[in-house]
Parts: sequence; C-alpha cells; structure tokens
Amino acid sequence: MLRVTCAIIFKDNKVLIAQRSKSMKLPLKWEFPGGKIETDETMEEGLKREVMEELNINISIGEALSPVEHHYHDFSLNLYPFVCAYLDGNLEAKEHAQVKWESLANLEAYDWAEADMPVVKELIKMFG
Ligand SMILES: Nc1nc2c([nH]c(=O)n2[C@@H]2O[C@H](COP(=O)(O)OP(=O)(O)OP(=O)(O)O)[C@@H](O)[C@H]2O)c(=O)[nH]1
Repeated sequence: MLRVTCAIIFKDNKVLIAQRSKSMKLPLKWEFPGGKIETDETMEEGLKREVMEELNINISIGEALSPVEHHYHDFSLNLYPFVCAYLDGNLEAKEHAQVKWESLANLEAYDWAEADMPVVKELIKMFG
C-alpha cells in the first residue's frame, strides 16, 4: 500500500494548508503538504524533501499523529501525519493551486481529501 506522509506546519498559531491543482489526483481537494515516501528514505527525510520541493521551506518535525488507512475508489494509502514547525524559506506554491495559513477553528470548513478528515479532527481535539 502507498505510504504517504504529511506535514501539519505551525507558524504563529496557524497551520499551512494546500489545495491540490486541477491536474492532480483528487483535484482541488485540500490537504497537508507531503507525499509518497521513497524506499531509501525515512518518513522524516521524505517529508522534509517533499515540503522543500512543493513549498520551498524548511521545517522541523515533531510529534506523529495517528496514521490513517484510507481506500479511495482507485487506490489505497496509509497517511502518516506529523506536527511540524516552519523554520525558514520563502513560501512558494510550486505544485498546488494555492496554499494558505489557516487557524484551527476554520479547518473543518474546507473540502478536504477524505483521508485527511480524521487528521483534521485529531488536530482540533489536541490543539484547537
Ligand atoms: N501530500 C498529501 N497527499 C495526500 C493527502 N491526503 C491524501 O489522500 N493524499 C493522497 O496521497 C497521494 C500523495 O502522493 P503525492 O502527493 O506524492 O503524489 P501526487 O498526487 O503528486 O502524484 P500522483 O498523481 O502521481 O499520485 C496523492 O494521491 C494524494 O491524493 C495529504 O494530506 N497530503
């Protein structure tokens, strides 16, 4: 099964959320930045690499949240979320339609990729 990590990047009490582009799988759904882990890297290495590739920023990686196993109609994944902090770099949306800093209280209003719903709920329960 596909192993995907995602970063819940905090800065000034807001988290970075990203909208997938029209041409990606799950078009226009919101997600946390991240991606598939390659076989020769740890989850932490993969997550830092993906975030730099997608957003041009450095992050530090903290606590893991509960992994989510999700089955879409055409693929299945295990999603491994990590609480992270913004370190440095100029934010650029290199692959996504848009990215934004959002407060936890507003997260549930977005049209999330289905696999992310349990992550959003856990996040709000822990920090909201
Ligand atoms: N990065 C990320 N991916 C997620 C999340 N939730 C979720 O279902 N996914 C799915 O997990 C996969 C992550 O792969 P990716 O980001 O590296 O790949 P991609 O879609 O750019 O490339 P692909 O179209 O070749 O699959 C995507 O199919 C994406 O739809 C999430 O919060 N973050």
